[in-house]
Amino acid sequence: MQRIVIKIGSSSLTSDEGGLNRNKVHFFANEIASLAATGSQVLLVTSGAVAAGFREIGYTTRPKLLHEKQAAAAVGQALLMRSYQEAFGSHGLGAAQILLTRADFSQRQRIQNAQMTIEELLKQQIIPIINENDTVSVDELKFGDNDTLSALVANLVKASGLIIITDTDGLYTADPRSNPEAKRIERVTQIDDEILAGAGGSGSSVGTGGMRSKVEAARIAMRGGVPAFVGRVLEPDDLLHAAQGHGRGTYFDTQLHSLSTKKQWLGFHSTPRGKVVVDDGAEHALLSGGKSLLPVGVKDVEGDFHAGDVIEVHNLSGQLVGRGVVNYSASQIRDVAGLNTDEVQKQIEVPRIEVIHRDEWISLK
Ligand SMILES: Nc1ncnc2c1ncn2[C@@H]1O[C@H](COP(=O)(O)OP(=O)(O)O)[C@@H](O)[C@H]1O
Ligand SMILES: N[C@@H](CCC(=O)OP(=O)(O)O)C(=O)O
Repeated sequence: MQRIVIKIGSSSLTSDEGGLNRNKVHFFANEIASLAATGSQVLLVTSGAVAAGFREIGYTTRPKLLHEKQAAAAVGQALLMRSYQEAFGSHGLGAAQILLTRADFSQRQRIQNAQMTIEELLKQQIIPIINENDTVSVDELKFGDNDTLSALVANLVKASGLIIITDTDGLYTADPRSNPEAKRIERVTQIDDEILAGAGGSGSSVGTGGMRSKVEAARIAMRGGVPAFVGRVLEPDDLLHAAQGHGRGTYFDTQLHSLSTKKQWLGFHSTPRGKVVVDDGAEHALLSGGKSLLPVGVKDVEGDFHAGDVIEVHNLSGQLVGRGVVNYSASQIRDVAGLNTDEVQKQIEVPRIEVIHRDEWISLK
């Protein structure tokens, strides 16, 4: 059975002047009901609370200050849910509200509870409708846009696909609103610097992340073994077509398998306490050889971390290679960086010779 996470952005549900477009909510509910009727389990990540609520409060444009956005979201989230429940109800489908924060993902018990709730809702054929819990999110820790949230949810529930619905028919080589020469990209197998450089900010005054955050989200999903689609759902059956592989947008393929909860935590929710820089050989061993990181490949150490902390690994060009749980303190690595295993063992005593063991490692390049 397919399990699909669908993300709908503010610009698809509301207008620049704010307020929820109920016709659009009904349209998406129809599309999702058709997809559910094919036997797919569907989870919905929806934005639109701030955009739906700000006019009700009396703000003339989308607020910029955090507490104003939070107030607008508190009003708008209720309107959003009422509209979805009514729309899904007309298809005989239940809908449930789940509000999450970034901090929830980093605490194992909280996210396990969310996961169990979602599983039970799906078992009962109720559509989980997920948004960021804007009331309690602090600025530095906000997902901000829901693209990232949708990718993290897709990884969490080990979805078979992530569909990010937006107001353009996919990723272009540059922002199509400002660059008429921009070409649409049908399929992406690897997100490189060129693709990221062309993906710009939001084109509307209600959307937040723009194409850049969608590409970043696709990267998180791909890393978690979930293929993604970014594109338009405007006409009836567009969503079905997107799920079937011939939608109006860009597909992001992945060959990777789904990630264990431990590796998801390590890669996307842990807080790195420092970093080491490694040479080309060590980078290759970590990325392609499925090997552990040994002291001999370490060129530099930054920060003051302890054994058991999570650290980042960078290459000689300064790019992030991945993250892992370190078996040495920062000062121990400084003492043995560049030494081979025999020399290390003569110099210090550590329970494990690997700086980072492959079981405690995730590649992020
Ligand atoms: N390379 C690109 N390809 C396509 N769209 C792009 C690109 N760069 C920037 N954009 C802009 O990103 C917008 C979609 O993001 P956003 O406004 O945040 O929508 P949403 O509310 O659906 O999240 C598009 O309307 C487009 O103007
Ligand atoms: N949690 C916020 C999401 C913010 C937002 O606008 O996101 P998006 O439209 O996905 O770029 C809301 O519901 O308004």
